[in-house]
Amino acid sequence: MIIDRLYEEVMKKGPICVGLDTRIEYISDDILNSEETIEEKIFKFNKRIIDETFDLTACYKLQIACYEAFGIEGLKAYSKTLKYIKEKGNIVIGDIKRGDISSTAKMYAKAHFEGDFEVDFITVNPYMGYDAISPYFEYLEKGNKGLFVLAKTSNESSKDFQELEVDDEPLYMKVSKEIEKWGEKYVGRNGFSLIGSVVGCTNPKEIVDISNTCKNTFFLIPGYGAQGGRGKGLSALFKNNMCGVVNSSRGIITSDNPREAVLEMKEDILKWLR
Ligand SMILES: O=c1ccn([C@@H]2O[C@H](COP(=O)(O)O)[C@@H](O)[C@H]2O)c(=O)[nH]1
Repeated sequence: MIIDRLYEEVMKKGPICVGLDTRIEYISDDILNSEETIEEKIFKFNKRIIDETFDLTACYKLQIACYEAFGIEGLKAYSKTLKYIKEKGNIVIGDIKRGDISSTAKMYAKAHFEGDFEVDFITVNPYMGYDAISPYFEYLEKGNKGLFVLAKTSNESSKDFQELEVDDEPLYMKVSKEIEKWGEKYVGRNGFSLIGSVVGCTNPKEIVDISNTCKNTFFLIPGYGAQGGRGKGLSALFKNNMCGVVNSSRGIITSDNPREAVLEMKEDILKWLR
């Protein structure tokens, strides 16, 4: 199952996900001032980062908004980058955060689990409930696709709704338990399900609470670096099992030396576990 591959990549290389949230202002002058198309410029920027980091990272995550912002050319660069990551043998997450009625969800599933934008995992938003998430499940049956469902996000305002008490527990815990239940059918050989959850690195206490309750859930953990999350906050989570992968986008791709930035991030996370 793809979740086993992801877990095994984490065990082998460390729990690092490089976020390719490419923006025009990050692209160096030598690429930017060339005669090439925007598609080529974005792709070249991404390729440089992938070439420098593919042996150190468990997976890549592409934030689709960064590519949609460039229109058709941006989406071509998105597609080309996905293919290149696959050629290098790495796992890729499409951070698309979709959530809509079932007939539309079926189309989102087709768009991102097949064809030009095919990825290994996508992120989805559970706000519309079970029938907005279940259309993705047919793609999980073969074991080679997975979902990360938003549970407790990294942003400051995540408390506005996600921390509301519902039936004597915070909403994020209720949602996390549902995610665990949805995933029961899809647990792989390492004990983790193809349906994981997104919990921000900026919520170190909450992520431990969720993980203590949801033993089969694997976590996508954004919020490291630019948003203030650090390795120390993850020590309690990772001390028993490497049950997640930590994303940093700006912290790595805006660095003069992305490879060094990945190595520093890995050291900052792993040093608390020794
Ligand atoms: O709770 C969430 C869910 C998703 N994200 C996404 O992760 C990256 C973070 O980028 P940084 O530059 O490392 O801050 C970005 O794509 C977000 O859309 C998140 O930050 N928090």
